[in-house]
Amino acid sequence: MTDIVDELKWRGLFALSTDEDALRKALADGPVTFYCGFDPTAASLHVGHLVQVLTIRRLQQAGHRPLALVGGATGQIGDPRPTAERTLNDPETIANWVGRLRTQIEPFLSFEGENAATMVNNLDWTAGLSAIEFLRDIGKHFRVNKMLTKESVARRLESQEGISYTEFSYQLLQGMDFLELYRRYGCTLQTGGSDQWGNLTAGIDLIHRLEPDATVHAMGTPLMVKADGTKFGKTEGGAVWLDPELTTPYAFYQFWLNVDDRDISTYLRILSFKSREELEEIEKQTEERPQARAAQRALAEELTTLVHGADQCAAVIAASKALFGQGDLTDLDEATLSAALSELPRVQVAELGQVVDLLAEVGLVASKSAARRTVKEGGAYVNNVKVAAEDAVPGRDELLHGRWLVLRRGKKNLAAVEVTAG
Ligand SMILES: N[C@@H](Cc1ccc(O)cc1)C(=O)O
Repeated sequence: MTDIVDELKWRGLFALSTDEDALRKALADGPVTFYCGFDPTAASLHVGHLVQVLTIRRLQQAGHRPLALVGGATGQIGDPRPTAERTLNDPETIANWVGRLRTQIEPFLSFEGENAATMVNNLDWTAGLSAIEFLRDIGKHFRVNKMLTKESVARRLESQEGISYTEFSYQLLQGMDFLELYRRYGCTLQTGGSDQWGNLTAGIDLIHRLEPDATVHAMGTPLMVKADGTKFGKTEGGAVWLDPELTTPYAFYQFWLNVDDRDISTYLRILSFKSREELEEIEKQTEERPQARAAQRALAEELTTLVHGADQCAAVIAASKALFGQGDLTDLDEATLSAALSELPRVQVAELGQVVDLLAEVGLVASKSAARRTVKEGGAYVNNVKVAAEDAVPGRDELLHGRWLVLRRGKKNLAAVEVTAG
């Protein structure tokens, strides 16, 4: 079997670590209990969290034992961002989000067998801690001079508003988590994004001071970057969430399908569970026929299945094929169709009028005369059927599930019409 460190390196997942040889040896010698933490800053995880969640899964599959931490305590403090202070959410909201994140993370891990995963919450060891105890037992081991050098803290010190004492204290809490998990579970490795490096080493330093015999490690995964320089994980509609109520499986699938050709092999290596041979084969196909977007399709399919299940993935693939004219729109069940259409520009009308009016109204063309031109050139479609006449009016019998029409201009531009009356 390949060495897990080599595997992580090949995938580009091993961006930073404490002593690499020591970590490699620990992982090769036997099950390592490791942890990764997630703060409840929203009701759901988003695609940016997948790197962490899937790295934990990967390490578990390699035989190691995960502790997945949801930060009921740290979520109430807020890890300082380089840009600005966070607004505090109330404790009940945070408690609710803790529950949601837990249920989101659990399906990625196995809770059976020798290296069963354990879910933990740092509120368990901080809720009963007094401020005096915290400052004496933990605070005493931190040097402010060093804390100030942490990247996000340093950036905030340069800003007009500075940083609150609350957020400045965050690294103590995360440091204490690692110590606590070392003591409770024998946890000797923490993984996290490279932006977490300061927090990861805060824990290492604290453990070294209080548990001089301990050998502990930290590993940082790369940040997901985009070739065009924009932020990963955002679309015009905002963040891409894992919760299907917040981002439909259809939109989730489309997000991966639309990954830039320049980024796709990097993302595949980081996120896919396919073997090196399989990925190299996909990379080869992509080089030969980039327009087929085999790599994007493979990643979209794998991640949609992993996050939303195989049935949802199949429905979403059917919907996107059908919308783009390679399948039958009338075959789609109502839920799948309406989820797919909710991602498109759309108008509601009480009565069906001329196609040219609908095309203009929904914004697929700039004007009614442009709409006529499109029809004349044979570039307008209603439910994948080419519109033949400039004065065509769709019939009620054409409505999908009694209320929808899918309009298309050319190959790619889609919109939906919803007929409300009747
Ligand atoms: N600080 C981490 C979350 C975290 C919280 C507590 C920990 O012990 C570890 C990690 C983040 O913002 O992503």
